[in-house]
Amino acid sequence: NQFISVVLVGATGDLAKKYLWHSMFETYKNGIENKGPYFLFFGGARANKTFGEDTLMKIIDRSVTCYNMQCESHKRRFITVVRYVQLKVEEDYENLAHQMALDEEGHSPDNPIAGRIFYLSTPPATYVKTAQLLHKHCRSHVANSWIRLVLEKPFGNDRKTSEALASSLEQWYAEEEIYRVDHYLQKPVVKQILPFRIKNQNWLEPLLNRHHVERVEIVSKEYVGVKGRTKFYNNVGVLRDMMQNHLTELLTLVSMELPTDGNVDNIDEIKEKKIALLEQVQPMKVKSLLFGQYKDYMQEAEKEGINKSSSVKTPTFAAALLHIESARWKDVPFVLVAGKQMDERTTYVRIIFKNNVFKIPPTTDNERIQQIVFHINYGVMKEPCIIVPWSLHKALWPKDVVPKMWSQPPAYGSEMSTYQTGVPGQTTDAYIQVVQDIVNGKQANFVGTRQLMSMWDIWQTSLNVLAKRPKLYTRNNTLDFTIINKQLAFVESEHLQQKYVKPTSDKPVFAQLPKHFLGGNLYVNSTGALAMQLTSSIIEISMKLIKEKKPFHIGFSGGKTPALLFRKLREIYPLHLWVNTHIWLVDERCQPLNSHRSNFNLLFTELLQHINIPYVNLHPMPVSIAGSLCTDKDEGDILYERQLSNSVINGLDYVVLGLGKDGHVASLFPHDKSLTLTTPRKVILTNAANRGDKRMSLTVDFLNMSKNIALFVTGKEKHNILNSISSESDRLKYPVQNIQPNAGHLAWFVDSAAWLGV
Ligand SMILES: O=C1O[C@H](COP(=O)(O)O)[C@@H](O)[C@H](O)[C@H]1O
Repeated sequence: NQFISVVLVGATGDLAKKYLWHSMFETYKNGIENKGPYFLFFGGARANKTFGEDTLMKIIDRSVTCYNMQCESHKRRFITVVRYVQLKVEEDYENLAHQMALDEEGHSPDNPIAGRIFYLSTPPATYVKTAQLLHKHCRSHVANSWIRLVLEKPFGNDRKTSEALASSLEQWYAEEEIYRVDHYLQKPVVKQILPFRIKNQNWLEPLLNRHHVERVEIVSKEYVGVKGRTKFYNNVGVLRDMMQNHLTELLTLVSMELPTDGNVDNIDEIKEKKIALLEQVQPMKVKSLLFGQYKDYMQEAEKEGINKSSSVKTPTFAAALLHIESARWKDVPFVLVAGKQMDERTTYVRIIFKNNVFKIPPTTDNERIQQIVFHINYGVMKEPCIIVPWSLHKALWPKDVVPKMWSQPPAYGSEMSTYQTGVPGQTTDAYIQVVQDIVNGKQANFVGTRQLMSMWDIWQTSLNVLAKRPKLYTRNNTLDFTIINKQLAFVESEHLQQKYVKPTSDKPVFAQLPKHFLGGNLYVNSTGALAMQLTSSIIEISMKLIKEKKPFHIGFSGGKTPALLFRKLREIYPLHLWVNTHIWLVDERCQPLNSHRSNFNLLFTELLQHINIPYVNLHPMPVSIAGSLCTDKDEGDILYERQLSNSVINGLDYVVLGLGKDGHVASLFPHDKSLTLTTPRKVILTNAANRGDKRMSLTVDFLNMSKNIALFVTGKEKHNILNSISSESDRLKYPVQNIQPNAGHLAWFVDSAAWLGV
């Protein structure tokens, strides 16, 4: 039955509000539920007792959220073990010591205090003084009780100040008493990197080296900016905020040597091996770094009282290329990326293997990327997980990781069915884990002094050498970069045309694709993976509707592109869905339906004849009536319009469109009068310019009523038109630019050949 006192200095600050009180409560609750350890909490801040106490109680009330009665009752008890203490001058620390002794005695007379935790969540400039006063007055006099001094980063601003802070602390605290927090080390997937490597070492260790690894990507992109925190951020920038600590830790975990006995609890050896690895990382070269600043940063900083001259060079994005000078890793690029206000939120470590890594017998799918991904946060996966392609090797999961199957669109370049994935059992958030590890004395999950110094050694030279203004960026304008001669360079681009420079050597391009294109989401992938992605998207929407007992109405356009999609659909679309699916045509050639030029014919050959769909669910366009093809007197367009009006009141649920090389969409051609219709129509007859044939087509107005529109664009020959429509706006010249759903979703599915033009 251990009994512990926690002093939280900075108890009313941001971190305390956001994470610490909630984590303290969870730790307290754990203690109650497991019959120990028990806690007393002393929340310290500069305000006087009356004001401070009131503020603290309000903060705790807001930070600790409960969803059941039992938790509410724990919360009421928790408040009784929290005291507010003013901590402003030395005398306050003497009072604190006195109060702690009294309370500890009163709370647990038969059970002396096991230890005291001093958690500093204050501006780093106050660390030395606070640590000194806590040492001087607040160490417990109970025999064998311990002290843990907890610090939040930044631990200094560079090697020198960090060393100075460490030497000050050393005067009063032993190394094993200091807990420097890096909350990334407590993230569920991060905690499993070493256990995973150990568990799979027989097959994995022989692959983790320069002969087999093409590159390692360590990426943390955040959607948020730093508004409200620019004062802090302006001093640190992205290098100190993310790279020197979190991302360097991740690099260490994937590349260090394993403990010789394969024991993940062999803390001392792990510490030494981490330091040994860090000492082999080459100091950062300025030319191996790229910086960006999001466009509104300076304005935000100015509003928060920072003058322009000091914010002009603060990087909010950086990409860094690191090398490890060891026999194992020599010349393998480790690419680290971190940024604020990016196009998505995601954190991962991705080890990409060279083409020489195969399962035996080798896979026949040459598009498959051989990789291992430690997916840490958010992004393309719904949960943090470890990803290993089946084609690489069978993965063994450490004891706290469970295998999981996913039904979701492809991720990291492949369909989910090609991967094995393992999800960590730990679901507690990082800060709860931080507090629990402090309580349990798991110091290995914190940053030791020697390790810290080696981390500064890597970044030191690059910290203050921002000669140029960082490249300005917005969420939508990408920061693609490439490696040239062991250096990083932005791939400069104004338009799509220049966006992807084909690498001159075989060096990889690290492209951060834009997420949006012409008002819709953008997905770029290899043709096969893209068709799969589109199929998954169709299945998802149809399942949703069918679960709600509604029919699913989908429209397909013609041309050759959809054939691939039809094949995927017939292979993958679950049988039961077809019964409730209605298939419409977006456009049709005025040809007999059995002509090889008929869109319906292609649909029939590639899809309909292979599936079990009721005849009444098929809606070909009436282009051939009693042998005549789209004559005015046939009124086929009016007939189809009537059919649509009877069945599809608020627009189609899903429409798959193609893009013509001239910018046409459906059978709406450049400068066609149908683009400027004044009367509302759903279906019209058009002329295919320069082709001399007549068509029937849904109108822009009706297409835009659809709830989901996918533009499926494949092939190198579509590259130029993608360029043109992204750089010039002319709705008559480029009919596709009229496709902007009124209230639905638009998505562009573009294959790499069309996107890159190669
Ligand atoms: O330490 C920091 O990390 C967060 C990102 O952490 P995450 O757990 O949300 O990935 C970052 O926003 C912050 O600027 C930095 O100081």
